[in-house]
Amino acid sequence: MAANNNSDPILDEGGGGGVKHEAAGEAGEGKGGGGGAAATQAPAAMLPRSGSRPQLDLSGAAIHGNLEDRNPTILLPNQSDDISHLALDIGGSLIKLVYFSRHAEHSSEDKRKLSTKRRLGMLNGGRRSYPVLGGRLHFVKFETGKLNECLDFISSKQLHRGGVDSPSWCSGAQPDNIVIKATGGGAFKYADLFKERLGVSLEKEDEMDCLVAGANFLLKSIRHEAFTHMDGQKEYVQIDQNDLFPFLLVNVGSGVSIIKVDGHGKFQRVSGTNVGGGTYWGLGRLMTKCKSFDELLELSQRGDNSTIDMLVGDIYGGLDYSKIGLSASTIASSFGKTISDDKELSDYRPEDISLSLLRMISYNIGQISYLNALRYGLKRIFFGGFFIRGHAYTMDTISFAVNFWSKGEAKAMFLRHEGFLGALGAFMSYEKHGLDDLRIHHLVERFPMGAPYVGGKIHGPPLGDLNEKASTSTLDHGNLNGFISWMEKFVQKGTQITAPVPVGFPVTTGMGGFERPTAKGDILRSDASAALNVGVLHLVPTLDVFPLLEDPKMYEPNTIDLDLNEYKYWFKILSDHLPDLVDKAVASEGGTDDAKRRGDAFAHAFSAHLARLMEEPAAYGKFGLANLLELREECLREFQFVDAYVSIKQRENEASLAVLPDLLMELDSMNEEARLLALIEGVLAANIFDWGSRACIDDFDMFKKRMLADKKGQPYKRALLFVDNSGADVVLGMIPLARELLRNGTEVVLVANSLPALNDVTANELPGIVAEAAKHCGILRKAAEAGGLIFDAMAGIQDDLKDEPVSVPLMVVENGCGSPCIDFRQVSSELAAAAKDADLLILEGMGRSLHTNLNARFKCDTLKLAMVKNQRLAEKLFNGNIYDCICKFEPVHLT
Ligand SMILES: Nc1ncnc2c1ncn2[C@@H]1O[C@H](COP(=O)(O)OP(=O)(O)OP(=O)(O)O)[C@@H](O)[C@H]1O
Ligand SMILES: CC(C)(CO)[C@@H](O)C(=O)NCCC(=O)O
Ligand SMILES: [Mn+2]
Repeated sequence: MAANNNSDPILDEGGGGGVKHEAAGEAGEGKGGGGGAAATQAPAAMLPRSGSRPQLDLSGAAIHGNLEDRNPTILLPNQSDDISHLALDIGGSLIKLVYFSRHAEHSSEDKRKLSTKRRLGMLNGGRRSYPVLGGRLHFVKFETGKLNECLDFISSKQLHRGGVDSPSWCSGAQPDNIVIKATGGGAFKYADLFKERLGVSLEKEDEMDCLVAGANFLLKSIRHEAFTHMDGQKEYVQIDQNDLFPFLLVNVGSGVSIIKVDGHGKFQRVSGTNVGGGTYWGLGRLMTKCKSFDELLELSQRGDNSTIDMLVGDIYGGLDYSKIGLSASTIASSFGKTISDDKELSDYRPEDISLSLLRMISYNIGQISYLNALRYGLKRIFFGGFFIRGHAYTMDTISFAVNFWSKGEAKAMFLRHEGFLGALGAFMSYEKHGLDDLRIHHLVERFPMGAPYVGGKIHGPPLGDLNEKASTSTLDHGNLNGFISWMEKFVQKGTQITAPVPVGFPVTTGMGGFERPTAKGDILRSDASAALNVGVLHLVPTLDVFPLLEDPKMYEPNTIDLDLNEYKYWFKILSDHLPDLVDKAVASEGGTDDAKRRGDAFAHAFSAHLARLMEEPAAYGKFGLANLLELREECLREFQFVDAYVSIKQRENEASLAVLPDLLMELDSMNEEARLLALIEGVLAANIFDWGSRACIDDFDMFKKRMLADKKGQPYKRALLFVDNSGADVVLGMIPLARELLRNGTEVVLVANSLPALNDVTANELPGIVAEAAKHCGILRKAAEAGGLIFDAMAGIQDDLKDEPVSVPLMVVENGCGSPCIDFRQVSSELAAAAKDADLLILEGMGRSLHTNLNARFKCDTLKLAMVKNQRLAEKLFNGNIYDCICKFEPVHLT
């Protein structure tokens, strides 16, 4: 097939049609007929990641009316209406707000879905109930001193009434009856003000209860929440749920609370200290005239504390006091030097003052924490509270203190959602939504640029939440103006975000000594970009762990760890490809001015993400290539690009469908063995043996043996085929392979993306393509009818055949992803249900079988098919070459 310049260089599979299928390319130039259904299919509606579908309480759900109706009503008797959407932690310094947003209904349960679900036993008997509502959790903070900004924010988004987009069930609530959970001292102090300004009552939750509940939730449910920070190195720690308790929780807010946690709801506040974040910020402000906390922190990065602190060396004439283990550079007395001089405050550099203060307080907190850990024999200390502020030097200092005093016995750990423990805990105290029931696989964290930034500053009126707008499929012009002005702001912010940021790697000088941080720049990451550390948590109760994973605990989707070199490589590829992607995206939306502006904003946003990750690869938790590629897709969606490849996909489908009949005829003229080889080669989109390219993994013979054994009466019962690209890939590769399996009596489930990603075919598009293909093939037609994929064609079929499938079914299910890769820890419940009876998996394409899952092991026979379209990967994984192929068959029972 002619090389396809529309394909993506990252997972470039668009170019492959296979030598055998060369005609596809030619057909594409001229004919293009016959692809009707697929070609005219409307672009998939903005179908948010499966999880973003309306997340309702489905317990007791029942179809009301005729199942075969176009959109039968589904009754949800247990859907509760009084879902609260907001919880607050009003502290001495900052107000933390956690709020929940739901989505309007986008995807109706169409016939295909209903019939698939029925077939998979998901409607009758297999009924699932999701105690948790799906949606998104957002994290925002404000300065307590600017409470009005917080009230304005809540009011502008109508968060106290369930959000601006809330359906009628919410707006009907009488303001007088609205109750919001709140914790922290401000829940008491400002209760009247909330009543006055918003008409809501604050329901007070105990602060310590909330801190503990929040910490436990994060440690249980967020994959990369906790990390250590030593000598400038951040390392995520995977906490074993069975080995979490007891631990010490140290919340460094204005003041410091120290809590021994023994279990869920089991804890004791064992100590505290009044020397905390408020002390640093308060004293610092008085002494340096700084206008903001960040400014003060920034100053410290350029400070030299030896001008202020009295060091051991100052006392011992430059010598170490080695007998008791103190080096000359150890601080003997914080601020001790300022006593002997007759200097004024103004004679000291604000930078030095800030650093001395920061070290004094961080060491002190580290030391008191260690002493409490020692007192109760605890090995792990988690530090939270906004004093930490993700600041490398602060964390290093605390870690150093804990390590130093405990002689390496105890470990300081930090939490990504450091400041939101209390607010999260308050949110969880709402009884109805049962956040407790969420499992790690129900949560997907996203890092949208449009997330309300974490920070006290609101510039101008609060920005509408882009994410919520992005989920409306049609552009509403009322929203558009707001959207564009938001983008203008973004472009400005984006520039700040990409500005150089210091990475202060402190150098230790032996015992207890810390040299001053070697700041490489002088700007602390702005609050807006720091927001990128904490994404928006998507609650997706419909996600499941793929039941056929051999060992979900040990499963790691990414094949290669992204070290800094890998990052550099991928960043270059992604950046180089960006202009082309933007062109496609803009074209996909008609090339309008609006689309161009959004295209620019997308490019800016994605570049900012890349820059951020380049500078701190661990910024978003442990990030693999799969995450990086998904981030790009999410970023496109955030800027309302529903499907950048839509027309390219349609063109390629048409062209491929036009040559399908010839291909099927040719295949049918072959004997079984030859046909199987041709089919696999077709999928691999290259002739493994004639093309000069090797098969670096070639288990074809083993697969053939198993497949031909089918004839002896042991066909696979159900095969799940994970499809990849539109066009030749699916039409001339996977569909013919599916047909062969169907012919052997194997049920086939085509598993496709829930949301568009590159030129991947989606579960929405696939039935149209299959219907079109079925026009030329009886096997496909009968199977598609049996699988409920074709309805119209049924008209011509005799009534008595209607309920009695003459073929095993061909079905389509969505995988729950909107990425070129797949993480089997989080798939759609539909796919999980389909997997129950499957005994063969076929993973196709680089994204799903190479970049991810190459080493994944499953409980049933698995065939992984991919052509390696990346020289570097080929070398790294197989010592091979670009265009090598893998045909990796992993039977569960080796014969
Ligand atoms: N933008 C900011 N403005 C003010 N303080 C900040 C900011 N960012 C970080 N801080 C630090 O975080 C501290 C507040 O942390 P946090 O929000 O966890 O505590 P709090 O809940 O306000 O206080 P407490 O729990 O003692 O009532 C401040 O004292 C300051 O040291
Ligand atoms: C008073 C609280 C609990 C308010 O969050 C906090 O600021 C704190 O723990 N302060 C330290 C008080 C003490 O010395 O124990
Ligand atoms: Mn607090």
